[in-house]
Amino acid sequence: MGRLRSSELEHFVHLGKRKYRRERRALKKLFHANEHRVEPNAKVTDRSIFKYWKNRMTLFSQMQNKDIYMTRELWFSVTPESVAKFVARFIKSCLPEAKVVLDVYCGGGGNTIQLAQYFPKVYGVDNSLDHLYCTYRNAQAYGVEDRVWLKYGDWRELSRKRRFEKVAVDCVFSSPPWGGPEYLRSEVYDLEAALQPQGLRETLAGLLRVSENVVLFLPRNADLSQLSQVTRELLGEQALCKVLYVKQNGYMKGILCFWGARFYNYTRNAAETSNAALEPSGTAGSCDAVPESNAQALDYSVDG
Ligand SMILES: C[S@@+](CC[C@H](N)C(=O)[O-])C[C@H]1O[C@@H](n2cnc3c(N)ncnc32)[C@H](O)[C@@H]1O
Repeated sequence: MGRLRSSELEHFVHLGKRKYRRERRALKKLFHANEHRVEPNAKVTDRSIFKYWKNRMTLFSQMQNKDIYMTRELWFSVTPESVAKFVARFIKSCLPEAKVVLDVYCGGGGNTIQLAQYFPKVYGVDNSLDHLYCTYRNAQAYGVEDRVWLKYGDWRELSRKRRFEKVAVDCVFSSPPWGGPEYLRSEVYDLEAALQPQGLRETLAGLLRVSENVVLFLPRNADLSQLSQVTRELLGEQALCKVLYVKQNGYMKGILCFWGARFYNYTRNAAETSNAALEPSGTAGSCDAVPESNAQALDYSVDG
């Protein structure tokens, strides 16, 4: 049980306003009932999430020591901590002076929390109040809640209304819904037809309006030719997209796609040096460049 304090409500951008009365009431209820708290040692009864629950420590390493909050959907969709840490550190290596990062579709805060370890201000956006609440609670577990600002709403609407375009965002990260565990059913993942809630072109165009530095976390079987084509269409014939294949314990978790000159100009040595400087027990692993037209692919392993 716990009350939503006004200092906490402040971190839910605009929810203090009159027009969000209903949402504020719902949020207060979630805090009061301590909703969605995971009992780490109580075995889950829902068989469909058992495989994710078994690996719960890879999602949030604080699962045993601190209160972590999850919805059923989040068990399938939270970015594993080592991958989230890797991407946050990679962005930090390439954009060391960045101050403000936006996490579109922030879910349960897997990425938001790791970004907040390296950047002073991280905005998270999600259209699920329950997920925003989980992000905030999980950020508290990691002691970074003061750096996290959460905006409730449908990203398509916020993007159409150009809500974040006046904020000086240095980098946008986004892990959009892949459409459930079925994403691996087809050999090649169609980034226009399957990506939710918008296809790649619309997603990328919207994110590029907020910042020239964009990072997308996409399925490992994503169609690279679509990435190449959309990159050219939106940024010109010579534009590049850097793609990192990210493995965790030998298992390919997905691809990280980067747009922005600072990301292309990254060199392995520079990143490893700055990563090492950031945190000695590194997650960075082997890296082999396989340049392709408009999509430069690199292979990365993360431990954990
Ligand atoms: C793959 S999860 C993100 C996981 C997150 N990176 C993490 O590590 O916890 C995708 C999220 O997108 C949110 N979402 C789906 N459609 C949305 C929309 N139209 N606008 C905003 N958020 C949306 C879902 O509620 C879900 O939390």
